[in-house]
Amino acid sequence: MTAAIRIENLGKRFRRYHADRPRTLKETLVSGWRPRGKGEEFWALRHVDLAVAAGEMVGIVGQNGAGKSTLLQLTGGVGTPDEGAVRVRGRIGALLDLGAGFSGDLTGRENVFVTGVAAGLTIREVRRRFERIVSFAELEDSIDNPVRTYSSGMQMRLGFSVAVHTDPEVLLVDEFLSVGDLAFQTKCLNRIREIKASGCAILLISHSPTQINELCDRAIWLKRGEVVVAGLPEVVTGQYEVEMRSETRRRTPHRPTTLAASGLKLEVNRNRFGSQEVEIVDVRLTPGEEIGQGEALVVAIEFNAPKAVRAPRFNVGISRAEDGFSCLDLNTEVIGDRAEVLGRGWATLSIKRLDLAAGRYYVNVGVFQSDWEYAYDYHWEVYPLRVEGGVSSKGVLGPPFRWDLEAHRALS
Ligand SMILES: Nc1ncnc2c1ncn2[C@@H]1O[C@H](COP(=O)(O)OP(=O)(O)OP(=O)(O)O)[C@@H](O)[C@H]1O
Repeated sequence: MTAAIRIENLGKRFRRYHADRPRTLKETLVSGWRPRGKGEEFWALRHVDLAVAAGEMVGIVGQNGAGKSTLLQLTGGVGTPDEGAVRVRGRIGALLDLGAGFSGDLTGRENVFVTGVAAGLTIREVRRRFERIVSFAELEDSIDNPVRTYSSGMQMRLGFSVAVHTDPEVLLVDEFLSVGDLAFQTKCLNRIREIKASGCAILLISHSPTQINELCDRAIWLKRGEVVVAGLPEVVTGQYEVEMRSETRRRTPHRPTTLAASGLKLEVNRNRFGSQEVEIVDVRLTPGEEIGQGEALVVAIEFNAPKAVRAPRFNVGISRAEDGFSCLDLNTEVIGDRAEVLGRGWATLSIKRLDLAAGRYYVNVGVFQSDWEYAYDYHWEVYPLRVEGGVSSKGVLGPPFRWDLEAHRALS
């Protein structure tokens, strides 16, 4: 295999500073205030080996601080390794800090030229692609305004568009799903697929296992700077999720069994998991626990956050009661949920029509830290749902349907 990216025994060290502050009055009297020391060195990345071929996409998962961005930066030539080496063949497109390189006083048009040329295109090449770049970013109306008048979303869209129109042979992508709304994200996804199909080698950091499984050929899991699992995306993300669940379990405070407002029993570490920094206090299904096939369903989650929590992510899943099969999985990531919550509130999911096969299900609800690292509160198989009507089916779906049968000769 001729690798477009070859990473060998890569290591990067940083210095970590501690707040050397005594915690108690006694400690203060005994030790006095110590000055901030030189800090201790640690390996943010170590012993990383990875080769990515042209046309291949490799996903990177790992908790905050695991070294994912450091790996992408070193691959993009930002910073120097303390151990090992990175070799990259071809032009690099980086979707790291989108829009960060723009100059606020220049117009969008001027910035497109500056960043296009910086990415290795000639002026003529930028000119030829200009229309495509602007229309992809959906900024036709504001391209001649100074970039400082753009919202951060507009800057990110322009940054993404320039990067994906420079014919990169190697693309480094950090959590691009924070760009724009759902329609724009779908467009980004499709563009990334096209670039891959044209032979570009891609490294993708994502907190979404689904995205990694759908897009990538392989994945690696970074933990404290080292690769702990590498292989098929489903295997890597599966193991990562198991660990995330056990992290949630570890953080779940011991509490006596409580009753949800609807009267259902909630037992910690059996059907309820999470740190409870945001607590789900009630879940209401409308029209109710029983609905007809193809009817609308509204899931209203009442929550309480005693202290302010930034950008929690709400999730609603529907699983089949007999085998736990996941039939639906939706979360607020798609609405760019960046708000802070404090006190009581509601998160409401309205499903226009639920075309599930008739049968018994559970509605599973959760609220998670914004990077999915652990649950604040997750209620699993607590809220039953029965879908009535329709013909019985072994499948999951129960859409409206009609059969037409044509034959030359009907059986008599
Ligand atoms: N310039 C720096 N100086 C000191 N420490 C750093 C520097 N850059 C990163 N680190 C530290 O290196 C470790 C790895 O950071 P990195 O940003 O690569 O992690 P990450 O997996 O991308 O995390 P996240 O998901 O939060 O972006 C962290 O402990 C981080 O604090």
